[in-house]
Amino acid sequence: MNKKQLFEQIQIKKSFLCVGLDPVLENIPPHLLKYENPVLEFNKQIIDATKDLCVAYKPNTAFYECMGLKGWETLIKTWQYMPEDIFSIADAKRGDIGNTSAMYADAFFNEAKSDMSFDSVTVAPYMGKDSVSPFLNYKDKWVILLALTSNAGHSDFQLHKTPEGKLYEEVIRISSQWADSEQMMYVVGATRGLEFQNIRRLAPDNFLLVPGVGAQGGSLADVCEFGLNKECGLLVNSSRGIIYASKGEDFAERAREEALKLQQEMEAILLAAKLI
Ligand SMILES: O=C(O)c1cc(=O)[nH]c(=O)n1[C@@H]1O[C@H](COP(=O)(O)O)[C@@H](O)[C@H]1O
Repeated sequence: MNKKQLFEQIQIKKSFLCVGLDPVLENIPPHLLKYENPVLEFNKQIIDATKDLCVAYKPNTAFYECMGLKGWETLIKTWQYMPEDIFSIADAKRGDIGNTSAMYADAFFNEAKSDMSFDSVTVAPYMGKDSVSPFLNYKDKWVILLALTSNAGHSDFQLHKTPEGKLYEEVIRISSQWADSEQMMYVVGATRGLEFQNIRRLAPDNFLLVPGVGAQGGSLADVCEFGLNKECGLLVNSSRGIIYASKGEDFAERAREEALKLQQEMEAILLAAKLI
């Protein structure tokens, strides 16, 4: 999916919500345990309940990799179940020397080899341009580069002062020479509200993937105050806040209710900004 199509979906659905599919077997409602693959059934019911309210799904691959062979199969089948008009994010946080990154890119983008073709993959910038470039060789596929993360440890490196500014600012400045806003997004945590003004100065046109609302306590209003741009420019993710709204038989309905609350807030924000 390209940038124009992504913005069109945002306008059609009046939403820039990304639902995070981070299932943990211990948290799956007990009534699903009778299925051959309870995690896949859980994901399918969450997708069915939320697909008209969100524009993206983001499975974090850790939640699948930890289940071995079965987990990888579940990830593939979850990707296959996602509607075509929804932006898919493999949250894998990859990046390595060039020839290895090329294999990672195949793993998430090359359906002929790996049975998956996500729209995008999250990538760590630490190893530099040749570790990121292999992901950019695929047309209409996106790199979502870690810039300013939502966790407490973000300050260990990302805020370090360099002669040119903070390290995360350098990440954005330098990497924006590797690809334009048609292929490069940045991860910025919802818990970093005050920094959004600064980030928009460095990356006015890029979409930002913003995790951290819901369970991590980030505020949608704070993110949007400076984060919105003329094509919305935001994909705001919530995982646990939606998928674990209930652990009972009503989990899908309750997930829908939580997604709807965020969608309605987003609709009001898009209207106020005259983007719909
Ligand atoms: O890249 C990410 O998605 C990510 C970056 C970041 O800075 N913070 C962050 O929470 N995430 C991911 O976003 C999701 C957040 O999940 P919840 O806190 O349950 O909504 C998890 O899959 C995290 O791994």
